[in-house]
Amino acid sequence: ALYNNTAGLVKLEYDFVIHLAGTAGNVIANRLSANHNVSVLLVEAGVNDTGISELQIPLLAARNAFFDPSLLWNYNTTSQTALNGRVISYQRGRLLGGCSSINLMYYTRGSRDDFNRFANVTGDSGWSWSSIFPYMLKVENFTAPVDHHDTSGQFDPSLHGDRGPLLPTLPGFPSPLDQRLLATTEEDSGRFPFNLDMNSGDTIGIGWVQSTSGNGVRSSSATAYLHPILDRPNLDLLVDTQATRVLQTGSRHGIPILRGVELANGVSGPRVTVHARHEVILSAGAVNTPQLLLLSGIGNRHDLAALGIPALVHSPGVGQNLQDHPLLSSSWSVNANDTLDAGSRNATLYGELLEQWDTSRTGPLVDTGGNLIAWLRLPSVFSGSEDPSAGPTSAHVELIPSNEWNSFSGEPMPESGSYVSVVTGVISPASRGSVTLSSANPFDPPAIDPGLFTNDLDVAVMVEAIRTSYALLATGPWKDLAARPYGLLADATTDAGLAQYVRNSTTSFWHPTGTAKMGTATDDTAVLDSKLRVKGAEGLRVVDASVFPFITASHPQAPIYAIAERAADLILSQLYEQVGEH
Ligand SMILES: Cc1cc2nc3c(=O)[nH]c(=O)nc-3n(C[C@H](O)[C@H](O)[C@H](O)COP(=O)(O)OP(=O)(O)OC[C@H]3O[C@@H](n4cnc5c(N)ncnc54)[C@H](O)[C@@H]3O)c2cc1C
Repeated sequence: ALYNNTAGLVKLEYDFVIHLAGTAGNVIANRLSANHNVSVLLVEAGVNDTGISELQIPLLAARNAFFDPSLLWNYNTTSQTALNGRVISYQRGRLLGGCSSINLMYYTRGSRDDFNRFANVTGDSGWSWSSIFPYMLKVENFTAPVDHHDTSGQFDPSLHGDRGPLLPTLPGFPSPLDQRLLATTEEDSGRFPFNLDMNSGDTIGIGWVQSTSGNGVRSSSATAYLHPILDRPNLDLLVDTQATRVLQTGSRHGIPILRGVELANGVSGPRVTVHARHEVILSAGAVNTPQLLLLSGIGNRHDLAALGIPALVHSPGVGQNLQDHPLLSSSWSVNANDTLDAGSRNATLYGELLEQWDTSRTGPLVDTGGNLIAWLRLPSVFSGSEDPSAGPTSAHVELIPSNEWNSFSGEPMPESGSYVSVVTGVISPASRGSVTLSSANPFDPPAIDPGLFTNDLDVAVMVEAIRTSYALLATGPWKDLAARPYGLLADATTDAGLAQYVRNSTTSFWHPTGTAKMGTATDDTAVLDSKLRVKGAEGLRVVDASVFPFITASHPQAPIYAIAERAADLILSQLYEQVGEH
């Protein structure tokens, strides 16, 4: 049943209480409630995502990621010293599906080395690439692109699932940049090799983008995992309701049992407590999960004491180890008349594209922008320093070329001209940040410090990524465009100038991870054990982007889906063990 107020809840005890209904939470809710003997309550602070058409149109999402504050947490960072003191927007989805309902839909699993490093640092081979791969298949029903073009040579079908809920696909509308990028892989295969499938475990090279936009429409964890099962009688969903704390419900051998959750509809609304007979599963994402843990008294006891929060579990790693990918979009003015800029400036043309999407789910709006992308290693940057990447199958940088002017740092769109842009991302960052409480009030935003560029190595990598973009645009297949740097990039003509440009214009890729990391029993900085249970407590597990010990060299949603699928198996096998014992 669906409720939008705690007052509507008929019962206050379930087998599992999952907060919250974001990317990972919906996977867990789906897999647990598939057993009709298991009752599940799913709680979400935000609204129902159904009927919001702007969210469903892939290219529109890419352009208007922040179009509606009522669907977002509207967070900002603390002042970022290494970004010359700038405060940057740090958006998170506040609706069913969480960030998977507002993200840009790139679907990249990360590398073999990323997951093997997970296995190494947790001592749990269940996180290795070969162990997690079956879960990657379980997530997917790989879908033909909407234009039904011949996809041979664009991906490796043997690496993809065909029975899962999520609908990844290949680009469904050609871009003039496609042939240029493919020709570059032939002309300079040493620097820009072709990669048939960047989701094979070896990410390096230029290859076709896979995105969660099957049939021309966003496929999110809400559309794929939640809406199809909302009629299950053993699943209740409570929207518009914020979890404010996890509560202690008992103790065993001095270890707190945490099977209560306090909920509220608004700051002054009454607090209602729900109980889980087996477990509470926290899936609030890498910003809100550490906030909730800290509000519940799980964190560094000294910091908690300063805010008057009694410590239940001393866990100094909560909120630490925040890792994110810095993102920068640079544009070049080009001699071309087939870029998307004309469509963006011309309301009539844009209206026609919308109508095409509306009637047939075809046309340029079915893709997220950038049909082929590059994942590259830049080993020269690390001579003499430790390489932060997981290994040779993990990239240092990502390049997303797109056929239009593009900015994520608030620059206004130029009134005329045609442009090509390249988004560059530092994909194996060395910098670390944190999420801490700004107050003990659950309705106050946490203090988010992603620490972007606090390690100078990341600046050097971003500068090298821009040089690589220049090099790409200078290869033979791009020569006729005569690309000229535009805007602030044009003024950055020296090494120092490029470093300043990078610090002045970089923002976040919206990929926070690692703030409640899993690890070994002896690692005091690990908040969770390798089965994702909160160390030092009973009855509480975390399943979302916070659990990553290291950020993957990828966009994070695909790894999160796979991690959540494995977590569901871990939860169920523990449940069956317990039930068997009784
Ligand atoms: C603009 C943007 C673009 C992105 N683009 C991509 C991309 O192209 N590809 C990619 O792979 N990744 C992308 N990402 C990142 C990716 O979407 C996220 O990393 C991922 O979805 C996070 O999943 P999660 O389960 O950890 O958290 P979320 O999906 O954020 O889920 C957390 C849920 O918990 C809810 N919640 C939080 N606190 C509370 C509370 N106290 N009470 C009740 N509910 C609460 C939230 O409202 C949310 O629904 C993007 C993210 C953003 C914001």
